[in-house]
Amino acid sequence: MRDKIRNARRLVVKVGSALVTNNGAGLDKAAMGDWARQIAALRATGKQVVLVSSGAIAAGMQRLGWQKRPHEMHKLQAAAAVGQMGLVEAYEDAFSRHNLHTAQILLTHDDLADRKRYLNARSTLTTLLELGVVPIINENDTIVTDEIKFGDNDTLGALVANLIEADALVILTDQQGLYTADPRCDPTATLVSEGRAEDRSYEAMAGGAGTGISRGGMITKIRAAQRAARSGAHTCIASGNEADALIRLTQAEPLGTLLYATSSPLQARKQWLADHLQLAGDLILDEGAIAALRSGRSLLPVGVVEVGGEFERGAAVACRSATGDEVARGLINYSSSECRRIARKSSTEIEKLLGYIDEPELVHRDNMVLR
Ligand SMILES: Nc1ncnc2c1ncn2[C@@H]1O[C@H](COP(=O)(O)OP(=O)(O)O)[C@@H](O)[C@H]1O
Ligand SMILES: N[C@@H](CCC(=O)OP(=O)(O)O)C(=O)O
Repeated sequence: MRDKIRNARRLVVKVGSALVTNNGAGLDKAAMGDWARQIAALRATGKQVVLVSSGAIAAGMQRLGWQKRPHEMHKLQAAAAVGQMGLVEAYEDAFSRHNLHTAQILLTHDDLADRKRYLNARSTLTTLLELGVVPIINENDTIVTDEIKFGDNDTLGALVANLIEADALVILTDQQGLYTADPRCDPTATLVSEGRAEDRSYEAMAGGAGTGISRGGMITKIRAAQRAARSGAHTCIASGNEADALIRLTQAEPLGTLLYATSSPLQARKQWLADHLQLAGDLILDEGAIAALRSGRSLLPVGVVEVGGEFERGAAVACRSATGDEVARGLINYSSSECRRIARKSSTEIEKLLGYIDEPELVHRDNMVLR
């Protein structure tokens, strides 16, 4: 089972507030430097890693000399703004020692709920990964309000795993993994080694946050594993204090708790596409394009003869034959007006016609299901 983590090519690593700030005592730069070293080692073996790091509010509180986490939203937001500076500065310094560039990405729930912004966030993140950069993500605490915030970074980590179709989500925390009960309250609790992410019985074992600094606790980690599994990502919950935890996990060592997904990322995605799409438009294809799709290729603009409906980038569209039969459906990379301008044209002309190019395909095969 642990091969699942060894074989993961793209990983999201989440580190929680308690770890990053040494239980609120200020940024633990030694620990941050150690994760950076391990992530650099992973990169050197060809793995792509996105880091989701908490700690802005805790670091800001420390910089401002506050002992207790305030309740007022504006104070929390102010602390996050102060602390995020220190957080990314420390990571930049740590990764630069391994000749790695970092990029700060602050996300809100809105960014991932809106299809267009979701796709844009996805292409930026995958571009950064291809450039060898380590993206460092946190919630945009400074601008979110109560109703729209993720609230804990476990959920954010899972959403990022869904967003970039990661193979694994590694949640580093201050416990060895999931125990049969909160080990702070029940000393007889034992570590769960592995199980199906979808197994609902784990929810009953998990309690709330361990410290005043953290938000989520174990329950948000279990729900994050369920959510990550929906896009086929396996989740590992392990201790960030364990020496070389990241390296050892990717060598298939049975550290912490593995909550594995039961379908592959592509199967999961295609299932979602098949079940959940509300079609926003139609593309009429020529015979050549229909044959290309049926042999498993992406749809290029050259094979589209007509565009029906009004839609935005990221919308779901049906690909049809001239007689109206649905051949496939998928998520489109250009809006309807852009599609009309590039239909029947070669992909090499997209940039000239639109003034920019997002992708050479209209619908990528990974975002398409045949009917
Ligand atoms: N069944 C459980 N197994 C392990 N830890 C649990 C469990 N239930 C609750 N917890 C608590 O969850 C805490 C980890 O979550 P949290 O405090 O939110 O940390 P983080 O900042 O890493 O997200 C642990 O310190 C522990 O007290
Ligand atoms: N975005 C917040 C993190 C929220 C939080 O505490 O999350 P977690 O450590 O996962 O319980 C921050 O940077 O302070």
